[in-house]
Amino acid sequence: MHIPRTGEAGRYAWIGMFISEVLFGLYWIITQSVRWNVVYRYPFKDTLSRRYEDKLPAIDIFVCTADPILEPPSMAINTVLSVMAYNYPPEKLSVYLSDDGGSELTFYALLEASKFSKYWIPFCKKFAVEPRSPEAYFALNVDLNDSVFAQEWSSIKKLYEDMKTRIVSAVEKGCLSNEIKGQHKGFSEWNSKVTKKDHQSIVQILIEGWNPNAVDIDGNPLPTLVYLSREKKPQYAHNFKAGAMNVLIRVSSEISDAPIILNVDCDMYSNDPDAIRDALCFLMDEKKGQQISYVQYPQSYENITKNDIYSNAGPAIFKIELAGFDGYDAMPYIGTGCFHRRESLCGSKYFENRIVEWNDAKDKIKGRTIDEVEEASKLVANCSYEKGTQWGKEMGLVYGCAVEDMVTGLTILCRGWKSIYYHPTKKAFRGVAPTTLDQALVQYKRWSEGLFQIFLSKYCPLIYGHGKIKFGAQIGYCLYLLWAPISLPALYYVVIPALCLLHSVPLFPKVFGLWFLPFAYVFVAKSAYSLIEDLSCGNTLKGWWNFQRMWVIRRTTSYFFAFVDTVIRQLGFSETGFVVTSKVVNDDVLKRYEQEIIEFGNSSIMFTIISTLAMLNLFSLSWGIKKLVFGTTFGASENLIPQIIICGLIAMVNLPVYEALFFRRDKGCMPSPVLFKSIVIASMAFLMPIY
Ligand SMILES: O=c1ccn([C@@H]2O[C@H](COP(=O)(O)OP(=O)(O)O[C@H]3O[C@H](CO)[C@@H](O)[C@H](O)[C@H]3O)[C@@H](O)[C@H]2O)c(=O)[nH]1
Ligand SMILES: [Mn+2]
Repeated sequence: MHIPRTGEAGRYAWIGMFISEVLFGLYWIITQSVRWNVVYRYPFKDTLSRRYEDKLPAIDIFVCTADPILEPPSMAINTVLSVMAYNYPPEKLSVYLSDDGGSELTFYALLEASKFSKYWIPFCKKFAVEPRSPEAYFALNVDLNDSVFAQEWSSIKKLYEDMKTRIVSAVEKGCLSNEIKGQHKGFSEWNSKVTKKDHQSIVQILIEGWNPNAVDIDGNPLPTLVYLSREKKPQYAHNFKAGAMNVLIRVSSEISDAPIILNVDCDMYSNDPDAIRDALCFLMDEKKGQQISYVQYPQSYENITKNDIYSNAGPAIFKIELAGFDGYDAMPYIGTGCFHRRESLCGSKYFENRIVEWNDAKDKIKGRTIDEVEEASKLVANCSYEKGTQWGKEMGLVYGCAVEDMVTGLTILCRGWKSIYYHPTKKAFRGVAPTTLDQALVQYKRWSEGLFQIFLSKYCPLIYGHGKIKFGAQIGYCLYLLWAPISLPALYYVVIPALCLLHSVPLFPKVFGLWFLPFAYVFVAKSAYSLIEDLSCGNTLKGWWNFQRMWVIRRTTSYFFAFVDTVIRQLGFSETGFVVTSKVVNDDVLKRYEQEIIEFGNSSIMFTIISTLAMLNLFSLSWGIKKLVFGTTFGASENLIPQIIICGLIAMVNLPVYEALFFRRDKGCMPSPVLFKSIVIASMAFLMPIY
């Protein structure tokens, strides 16, 4: 009713606001779908042991790593050691480390870990040590009153620290001494021609769990341990993590071929030694287990600060939204901490009255020498193996998308399987969250880009999932798949009200009028709801406030760039990439992270956008207040008040940005070129005409 007529200032700005409001409204409906039927589960491990202790299935555990610099081998082996030490019959466990970095340093670290595991596993089991990542465990304060324990503790700690020193110094040097290379035949694979992007398949079985001689210091069997680096050739696309996982599936089927697969990222150590048993409670349930394809645990991070400055933890996502997917039997696969049924991961459809066989791991190995097994494994790890097969399409993880996990989970569900989300109070896995703003934004860009790509592809849940998964789940998926496009109304809301304020063009009804009520109601109710939800999920008030900031920043940078890049890719101009998130930081940066000071520090274009938007809103706010205070008649500027409030809120949320621009002098502050650019661009707003 109030849209300015043709020719009047602000007509198009007003129409744009209206469209943004409608889009936000529709998106809000989507957010409700995953709050409709939230489900929490509770397994009974004792029943599992009572019924199945001697029939427990074999488990293959896949750990992925991609780069010895961004993902230090010392971290990867901590994950490996933690999963080797599960409270589970070791002869039924096989651990595979996939190294997409093709690095002898990683191989060396794993070799060291294989030796250390002979001490570590018995120590963990004897004293029920937790967590079972040595690094995490030795960082704890433990009670050393018991002298037997204290003695073992300090000798193991020394073993661990010596090993770590050897690995870290090898990585620092970047190469290995001849003495080290003499320790294992496997090193001969790394000749001068091997590079990260071009090398043959490397498969080395470091512990043959089926060999009676493979025992720990107490004489108990050890889990099988395999190093794998699939073949890389420049002319073959390697499909990032999805490619690595598919090779892992095939190689493991040559060796242990366990019916259940656990997949973790190299930074996600196991924090609960009973997690396998919990997951099996769901998969082996007599009534409902048959149809369950995978059991997904939440992602938790160990390096989250109190108020979670970059909002990495996402308490509402993990506590509520994903549990809402479980309510539709359609929990997405989120890449790590997930127990899969090999059968469903490999592409088979669910049908009723299937006969589930938990085949025995050792059958496969019988009668073959270790060399034969390694050679057979190398063949299935070659680039050319997948040519003309269904791998990456109907079989294994789906290719061509940076969020291979989401799209793969969806295809599994659409083949008739169900999935489970299990969110225990004791965290089952703990990983590393990005510690700089740049890293955090790059990660969200990869995610939102991949997710939007799914929406535009043939896998769009609204079409592909039709009749195969529940309607609520179809809608629920869109909550994430539409991250990228929802950036547009958000960007609009951050820019246009400020611009119009500068030019005294009102966009909202008068504050004291009736029409203002719905706006005020939505704003207050929405904020209060999200605050209460966040607090009830364990976030702090400041953590929620930080989330509001990240909400604005993500949408105006990561999601927006993801949107632009996806459109460009759809037009065929570029290809999917996967930027690995760094898991290392220098001490200076780490210190600021721990003090919850936002890390800028470089001149990335994302930072220019963040600062420009912050400046623009600051300009508009000051101008608006001036007009309100010194304006001739109060009535004329009264209808600008809502815009002043919006600019005020955006400015408040951006306080740390102003601080980084004007006051900070540390290395993480906003570089002066960014300050300069943002002031210039924001000033141009004064000159922009409003239509
Ligand atoms: O070419 C590659 C690239 C990555 N990875 C591995 O993939 C994992 C995830 O990579 P990371 O850089 O840590 O990305 P995140 O954003 O932290 O990962 C989340 O998002 C990804 C999808 O974007 C999922 O695959 C992950 O499981 C999920 O934890 C790591 O173990 C990497 O080693 C590979 O094995 N090969
Ligand atoms: Mn990660």
